[in-house]
Amino acid sequence: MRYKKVNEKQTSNALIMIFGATGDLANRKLFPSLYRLYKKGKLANFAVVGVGRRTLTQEQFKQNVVNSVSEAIASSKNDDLETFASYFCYHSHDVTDSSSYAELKNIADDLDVKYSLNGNRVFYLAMAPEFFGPIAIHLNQDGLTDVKGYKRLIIEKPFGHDLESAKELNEQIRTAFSEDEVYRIDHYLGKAMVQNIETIRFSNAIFENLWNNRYISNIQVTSSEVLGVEERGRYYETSGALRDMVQNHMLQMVALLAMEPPIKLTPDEIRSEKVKVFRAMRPVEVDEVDKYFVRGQYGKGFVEDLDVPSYREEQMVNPNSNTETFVAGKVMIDNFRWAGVPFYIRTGKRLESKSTKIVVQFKDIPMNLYNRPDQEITPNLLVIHIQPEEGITLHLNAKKAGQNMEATPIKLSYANTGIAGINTPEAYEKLIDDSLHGDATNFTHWDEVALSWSYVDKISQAWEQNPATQFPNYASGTMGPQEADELLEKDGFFWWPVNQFEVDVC
Ligand SMILES: NC(=O)C1=CN([C@@H]2O[C@H](COP(=O)(O)OP(=O)(O)OC[C@H]3O[C@@H](n4cnc5c(N)ncnc54)[C@H](OP(=O)(O)O)[C@@H]3O)[C@@H](O)[C@H]2O)C=CC1
Ligand SMILES: O=C1O[C@H](COP(=O)(O)O)[C@@H](O)[C@H](O)[C@H]1O
Repeated sequence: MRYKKVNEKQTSNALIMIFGATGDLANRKLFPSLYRLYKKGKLANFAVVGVGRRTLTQEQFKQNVVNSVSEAIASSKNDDLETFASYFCYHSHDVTDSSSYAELKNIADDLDVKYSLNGNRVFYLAMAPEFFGPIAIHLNQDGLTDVKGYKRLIIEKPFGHDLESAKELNEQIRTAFSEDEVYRIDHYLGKAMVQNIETIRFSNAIFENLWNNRYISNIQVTSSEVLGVEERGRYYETSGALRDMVQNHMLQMVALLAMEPPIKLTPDEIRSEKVKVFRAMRPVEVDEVDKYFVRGQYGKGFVEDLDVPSYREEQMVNPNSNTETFVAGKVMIDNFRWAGVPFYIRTGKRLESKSTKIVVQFKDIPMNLYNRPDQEITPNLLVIHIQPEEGITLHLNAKKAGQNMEATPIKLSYANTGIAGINTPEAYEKLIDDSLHGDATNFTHWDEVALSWSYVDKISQAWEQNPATQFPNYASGTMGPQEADELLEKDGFFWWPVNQFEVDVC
């Protein structure tokens, strides 16, 4: 069997315990995603225990759930929201207080019986990362993981700050959960078009044959944001774009683009191919970081008709901060398929547009009969639109209409949302659903996390040793510093302008 097999039965019965249930992530993403699953009948028998520090009555908590879903999903068909919220209960609990886990266990055991949940438990850690290890240890020590059904841990990013801290965290969670019970969230892996990378590659003869260094000249992965750091200055100061976006989302997309076809579409086989890509990434040594990576920090500027302050003026940010809000890099994968093909990555805050796109640039054909002295033929491009629009565009050349022998660029477009007129599920909805099915394909395995940290650690070490002297070096509302363009110009390439690539919606 070449497709992945999921155990449908496991979806229906589970107690979901959310640590951080009064926080932003739970309210903006988790409750609405659970509601969508509930609406689709994917949560038959379930109960949710929300854990937070503040004191709330059961009614107040249920009302929070109702409010957060109503805010996220405006629909007149939400008349079952009160019933949905009745499956939720709240427990005020300081996770650093060892004595209160016993009470949490009693609540979980009672709900298990009340809703016939067969002892299946999913623990979702939607809290600051310093609590991840201690919570996992307590869940084990205080018997919450001592269940007759399955137990799973969903853990948010960041998974550590560097390789060493990630190892320490991993050891702590492994005291309570085995690797196959740990679901490390990378929400990009839940995005429909990120999941589509494998389908586009492995189900189309026209692409798979060309997917190598003989036909591809370079691949560009851009994830640009318009938003600044918002209220997350405290976290972001210790993270920066390298740890916040590159170590996880950007390198994961590179791994999916570069991996060999797995022998089956199972989590183990896919992961094993991704791991090989991470192992083949050419390490960037501390003294050569400038050759491969560029960092930037936004200054003030003009974004979407508004004047916005510089990063250094944001709340909870050091006025002399050396933290990067932009990274561009050239990732080389030293293996047979990719030798010599640069994978350029670029991500940043306060850029010109919100856009995540992958541009695969094919090599020019050896002698193009349609090249003219005044105009060269544009290369073939495959653009994968991840967000905000979802789709694929293939840029080709065809004969210009009329009496001539000239070629003109044309494009073939497919829009994911334009076809059925429906929006694809939000990433968190799909990932929660997968974790309830026991499908770890779109979660990151420890080996991938460890290898991506070791790749990124050298870059952050180099940047810590040599603070940036030119920060801020790009104005808000632009596409980052000039050096990011130079990184490609040195190789004879340029960034394809992602904000101009639109997918035509029919
Ligand atoms: N928000 C987002 O969009 C994203 C968040 N993440 C990650 O998700 C995690 C949560 O983020 P977010 O929701 O934004 O954080 P918030 O600061 O909004 O929420 C933190 C939550 O943790 C609870 N909490 C804090 N300390 C304790 C404690 N000692 N005992 C019990 N509960 C405690 C808070 O409860 P109370 O307020 O009642 O004290 C609150 O429910 C982080 O790891 C973050 O990196 C990842 C991607 C996106
Ligand atoms: O993980 C993160 O991702 C968001 C960007 O996610 P997207 O789905 O909106 O592209 C980023 O803003 C945030 O800083 C980071 O922690």
